[in-house]
Amino acid sequence: MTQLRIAIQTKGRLNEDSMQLLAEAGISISLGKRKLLAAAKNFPLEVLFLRDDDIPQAVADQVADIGIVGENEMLEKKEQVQIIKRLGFSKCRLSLAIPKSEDYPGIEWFNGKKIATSYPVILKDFLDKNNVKADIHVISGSVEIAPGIGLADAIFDIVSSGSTLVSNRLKEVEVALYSEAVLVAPKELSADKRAIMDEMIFRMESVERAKDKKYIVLNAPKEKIEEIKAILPGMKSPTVTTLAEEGWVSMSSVIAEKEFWEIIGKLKEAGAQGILVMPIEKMIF
Ligand SMILES: Nc1ncnc2c1ncn2[C@@H]1O[C@H](COP(=O)(O)OP(=O)(O)OP(=O)(O)O)[C@@H](O)[C@H]1O
Ligand SMILES: O=P(O)(O)OC[C@H]1O[C@H](OP(=O)(O)OP(=O)(O)O)[C@H](O)[C@@H]1O
Ligand SMILES: [Mg+2]
Repeated sequence: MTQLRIAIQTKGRLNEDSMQLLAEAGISISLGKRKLLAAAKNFPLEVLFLRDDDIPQAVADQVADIGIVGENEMLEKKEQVQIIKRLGFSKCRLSLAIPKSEDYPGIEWFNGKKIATSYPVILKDFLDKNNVKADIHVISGSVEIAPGIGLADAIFDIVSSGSTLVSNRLKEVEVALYSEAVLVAPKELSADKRAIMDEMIFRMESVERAKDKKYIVLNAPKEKIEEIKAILPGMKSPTVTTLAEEGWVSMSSVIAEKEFWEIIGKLKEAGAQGILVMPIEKMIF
């Protein structure tokens, strides 16, 4: 039987969220110690654990069929892979930063400067686009200390909260890229493997859709049905059932988390009582 092989980061920032995504899709993987390849028990999927830097090439070379990787790493490697789905975690940006004490007139500041980075390809594209000629110095880690030890004038690296920059007395002056974890696949994937991937994505999206939604149940006087219906947007229209108590109904619907407090206020005003709000695990249309 056909199996789909997905490449996931062995350890690091992407690993936990990637594994959680599979778990939420009901795919359980038995993890042996130092196992580099693990099969799912209840889904035609194999997980290949790799360093994030190696994932774009593994997918392009069909060592893995699909992969989960930071968009920044995907763009840096310039491999023949495409984004199938943006995953919404490991959000960060790739930015240029300079010593805090420097005045910054604009991007021309970087002309003739030495910039330390682990992302030379993305940096070169960005500098070319902005007509800046600088010296790119590639280092594989601890990029932020480069200016402090006299290795470079500036850096180009991942920024999230900005605290690493602050503790190295640097300031962010240009953002070249906003990145997040992405699901990647080669341009061509066989029909049976694509079907497995689509089923996995369908499950992930059912969970994702439910995340910012709540299920709401309430009691209301019969004559208020229309008024309350107008407040509850629902998936299609709210469900209305008759209660044993004469003149009362129970209504249920789905609401967005962000509209929650506003809606609750309006429902109370309209005469709703016994309001229950519950989390939703999955939503399938
Ligand atoms: N501080 C951060 N906040 C959010 N996302 C981040 C942050 N740092 C890195 N990322 C994202 O997570 C990805 C993996 O980061 P991580 O630090 O685990 O990589 P790594 O050290 O290169 O790991 P590996 O050993 O697999 O090569 C990055 O490519 C980036 O997309
Ligand atoms: O803006 P911040 O929230 O400080 O995050 C940015 C830092 O996070 C990453 O490093 P990480 O912490 O993963 O350590 P690493 O150098 O071992 O990858 C990245 O390389 C930056 O140094
Ligand atoms: Mg890496």
